[in-house]
Amino acid sequence: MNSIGATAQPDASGAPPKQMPYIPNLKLNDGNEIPMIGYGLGTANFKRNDSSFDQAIVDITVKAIKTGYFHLDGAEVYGNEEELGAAIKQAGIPREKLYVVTKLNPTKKQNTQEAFERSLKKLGLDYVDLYLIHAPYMADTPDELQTIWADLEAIKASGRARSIGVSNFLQEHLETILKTAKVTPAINQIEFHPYLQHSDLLDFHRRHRIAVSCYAPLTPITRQDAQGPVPEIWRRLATKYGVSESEIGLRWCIDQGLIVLTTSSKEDRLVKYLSKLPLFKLTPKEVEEVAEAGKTVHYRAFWRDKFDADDRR
Ligand SMILES: NC(=O)C1=CN([C@@H]2O[C@H](COP(=O)(O)OP(=O)(O)OC[C@H]3O[C@@H](n4cnc5c(N)ncnc54)[C@H](OP(=O)(O)O)[C@@H]3O)[C@@H](O)[C@H]2O)C=CC1
Ligand SMILES: O=CCc1c[nH]c2ccccc12
Repeated sequence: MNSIGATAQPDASGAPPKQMPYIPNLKLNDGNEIPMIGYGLGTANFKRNDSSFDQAIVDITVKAIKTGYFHLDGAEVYGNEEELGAAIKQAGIPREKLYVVTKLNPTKKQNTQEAFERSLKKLGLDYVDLYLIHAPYMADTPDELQTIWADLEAIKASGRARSIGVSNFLQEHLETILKTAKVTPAINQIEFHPYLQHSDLLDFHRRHRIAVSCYAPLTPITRQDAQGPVPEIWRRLATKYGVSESEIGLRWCIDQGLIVLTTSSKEDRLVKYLSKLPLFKLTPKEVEEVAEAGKTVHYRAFWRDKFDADDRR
């Protein structure tokens, strides 16, 4: 698979123009590669209790793919796998150039193999690049979580998911599945931004060579109630590098070796991310400055009902 496209649209084969700068893919612990920036279908474009096909989701996703977002982050619970599948077909980029992610629905008990088959069918694909357990809370006991992980291992062994991983796992959940795992998760997809840095969890990931995919990376500027010192630093760095604050926020994840997921309703923003992000890099001192300032505030945007207000894990 090619690295993510940069300052121009990909050519007809889906390959980014060779002379353009790009963000290299990240190599996972199973040898597969993942584009370090992904386009999420879970926030702006998920469907609430509405089963009718939504062409608007297809249209914006086709635009994102044609802009060069080849890493597409979906999930069964977002209710838009059919739209994602239609967008993949319509965009006309060869399947092997894309990196398609979906996740096991955390809100209902179901047979994992059957749920996975349904996802593949809705997506119109014969394999996904990454299949995730959406959240550990779907299991009532450690045994149950280990069983679900074994189901994912069987799916990987069948070749229908090239990589398998988890999402929203804390260290205790990872330790639970690692006790019986034959395959270490390739990725843990977690909320990650300056106001939620998860104390020791990143170290644990490094020790086990589990890559981190960051969702809600722009929280300091997208959430009214996430007040703190970070936007001012992002603004200063944005001026220094001639980019937007959002681009500083995304780069802050990438410059720590982390994959980053974002979305936008604005085509212009999506285009700029791909053209600007490969052109600059934060210094280690700047990464540290944002991290230190971020640690003075604690804010969680998702899955709040699972945590006490001051729980920073
Ligand atoms: N595994 C899980 O449990 C979860 C996974 N995810 C995944 O991660 C993806 C990304 O998460 P998301 O929270 O959307 O990511 P971001 O933190 O990147 O937020 C994206 C939003 O930021 C807005 N934005 C960008 N720049 C600015 C700015 N300067 N000022 C104000 N708003 C701005 C965009 O709005 P605009 O449209 O105006 O550009 C867009 O709606 C999801 O789509 C989903 O796929 C998300 C949550 C949970
Ligand atoms: O994955 C993101 C958070 C989330 C959890 N459940 C739902 C349902 C619909 C959209 C997003 C989410």
